[in-house]
Amino acid sequence: MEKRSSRINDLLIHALNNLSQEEFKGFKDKLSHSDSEGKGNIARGRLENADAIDTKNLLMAFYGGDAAVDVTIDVFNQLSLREAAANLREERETDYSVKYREHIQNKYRVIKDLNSRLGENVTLNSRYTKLIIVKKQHEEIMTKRASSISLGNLFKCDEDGQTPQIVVLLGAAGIGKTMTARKIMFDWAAGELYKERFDYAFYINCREVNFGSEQGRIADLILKNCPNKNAPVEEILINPEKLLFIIDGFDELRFSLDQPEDNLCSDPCEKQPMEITLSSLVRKTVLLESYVIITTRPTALEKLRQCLECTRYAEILGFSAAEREEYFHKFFGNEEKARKAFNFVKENEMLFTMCFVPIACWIICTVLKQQMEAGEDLAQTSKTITGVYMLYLFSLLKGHSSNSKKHTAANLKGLCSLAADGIWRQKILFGEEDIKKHGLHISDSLFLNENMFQKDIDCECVYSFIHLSFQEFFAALFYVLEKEETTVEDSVTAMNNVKKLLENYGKSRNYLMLTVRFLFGLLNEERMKDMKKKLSCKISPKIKPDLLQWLFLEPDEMSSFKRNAEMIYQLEEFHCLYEIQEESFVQSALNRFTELYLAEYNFTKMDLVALSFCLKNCRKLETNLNFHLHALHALPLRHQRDRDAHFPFCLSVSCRLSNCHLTAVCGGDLSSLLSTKPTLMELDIGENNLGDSGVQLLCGGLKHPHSKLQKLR
Ligand SMILES: Nc1ncnc2c1ncn2[C@@H]1O[C@H](COP(=O)(O)OP(=O)(O)OP(=O)(O)O)[C@@H](O)[C@H]1O
Repeated sequence: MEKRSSRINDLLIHALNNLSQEEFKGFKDKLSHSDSEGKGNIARGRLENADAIDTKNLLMAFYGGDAAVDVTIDVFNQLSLREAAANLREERETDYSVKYREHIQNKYRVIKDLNSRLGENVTLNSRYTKLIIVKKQHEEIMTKRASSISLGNLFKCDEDGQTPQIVVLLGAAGIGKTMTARKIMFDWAAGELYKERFDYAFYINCREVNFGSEQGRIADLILKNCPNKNAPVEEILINPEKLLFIIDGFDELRFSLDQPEDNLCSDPCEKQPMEITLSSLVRKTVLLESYVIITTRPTALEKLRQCLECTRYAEILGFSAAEREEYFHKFFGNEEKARKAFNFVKENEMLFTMCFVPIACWIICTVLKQQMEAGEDLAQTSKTITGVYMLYLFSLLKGHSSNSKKHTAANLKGLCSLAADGIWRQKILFGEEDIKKHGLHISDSLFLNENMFQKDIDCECVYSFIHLSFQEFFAALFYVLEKEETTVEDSVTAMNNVKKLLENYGKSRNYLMLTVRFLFGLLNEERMKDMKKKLSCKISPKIKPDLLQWLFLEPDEMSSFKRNAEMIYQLEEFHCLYEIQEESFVQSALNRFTELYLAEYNFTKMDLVALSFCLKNCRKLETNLNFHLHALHALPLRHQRDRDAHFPFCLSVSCRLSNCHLTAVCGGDLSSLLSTKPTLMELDIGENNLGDSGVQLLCGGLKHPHSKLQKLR
């Protein structure tokens, strides 16, 4: 504040000193007569002998900071001192951007840990860890091998000199899209990112848009970011090419941006239904020269692509191994504890892999920290994402042991029914009414965050799950928890049917993805036992046949998605099967596969782990001739860990590994593959750089008595 008031002092002095003697005299005279702010005027006698400094002091004392500048501009205009008025306005405007930056820095400086209590905050920079982000060309989003890109280069022009105006930032659930959006806001405000490029950056949260007023202007979206409603919006809008809008969580939007062309608006100050306002911004009928970043989960990408033109896509892939370690150090803030936790996780391949997703990393660190504090053994681990969420659930509930198991179970059921109700209706924010309807008490719901929203002039208190993925977890739990005769959820029967849930997932493949994945995970025998033992909640496996039946539906029967989308879908199915970790179930589900086409695609490590697990259980593939895997193209086969994950694919008779970046060290792996996979008849390793030593190693395998290879290319 002090900084600001001293800045205003300087501005006024500068403006008054620039007047000629005559002009200054006229200014004081006019000032003593004008009633600019409806506050009356400064007494003539006080102004008569005042010099520039005295006059400035009188202005500041009488009108106060910002208003003093307004009055001065007004008086300049009345005296036709247009240049002086324009200069002062311009200087003040620059000043506003300074004020705005300060405000944004304060707003984004701290983050709340998902389970933090009141006042427990960490600073963004002390926790933020670099994420791997890769650039993708518009037409080949899923197919081309991508190169990494920094946040600073998101708008850098491409090889043919084109600068993208819209950048879509894709990423799976919990991979760090919101965190990245906040980091961009903070770094921009701190002058460390896009300093010359953007004068203003605005953050638009789709979750809040869903909840907010139904009608609004672009100007309102801007004002929502500003410290108060007096922001000079018109001036801000003068240079649209200097504006950046970050639209966070497109996948959460309840409406479509695919509005008819004719309905779109061109005036940022025109009030329209929110879907029109946002569509107009994204489709560039308004503020044509402005820049936009849109974050979304990949599941909503098709929907987004339908309404975007000429855009750059970048995907957040999570933490590299080194960054995972860095995260642990940042999280624990204690060298020894961080090292202990990290070493433990590194020993467990699955946990370590899972930590590439920041939210999983956060959950694992949180659970380990609690275990360490309680002096417990760190051996309690899990290798599926559902398992990790359950660990977190248990660890949070353990801290609340004062509540009886019965109370906890009842609370959990309420939470699950609230979550499912929300998922069903694509609702993320809940009012107190909703909470009560599901038999919950706000005071003892550990998994809900309280959000304050300004709705018109009233403040409204609403609740959301600590992260969307937790809502998805609890929604899945809703479908598998054994129900008693008279529980609250019986009143919300419309959503009770798991077949309907799966049917809807088939249709949209969108917002239900993680819920369905958790559904499979919860049906794992171990998980069911844990739920019973730790929370006295019984999970019923009776929906298993429904899940199996659903898996047998071909994607084509469900909707007409393009090839890439089909593959994502199939991959998703493998993730579901990985979660359940039950061999007999997985084998029955995969019985239908005799051939698998996995086009060039950037698989994540988790994709590979899931694929590998499923292919091991794919009986028919082993005896059939048609398995060609084109997918390894995109995989860097550089680390032992990666190679272990890849080679179980080669169960089939024919395996194609051409152009897979295989190097000399891979020769050894290929050799052991040949000696351990007697089914392998054909191997294509063309367009790789195995070198002499790699080929020598390979020859060792070819000579092995178990090798039945007949064709090598
Ligand atoms: N770069 C990062 N550094 C440190 N922690 C991170 C980072 N990114 C994400 N996290 C952690 O992971 C959590 C989830 O991240 P975030 O909310 O950004 O995910 P998201 O991609 O927006 O997920 P969703 O699609 O489900 O909304 C954060 O609350 C934070 O704890």
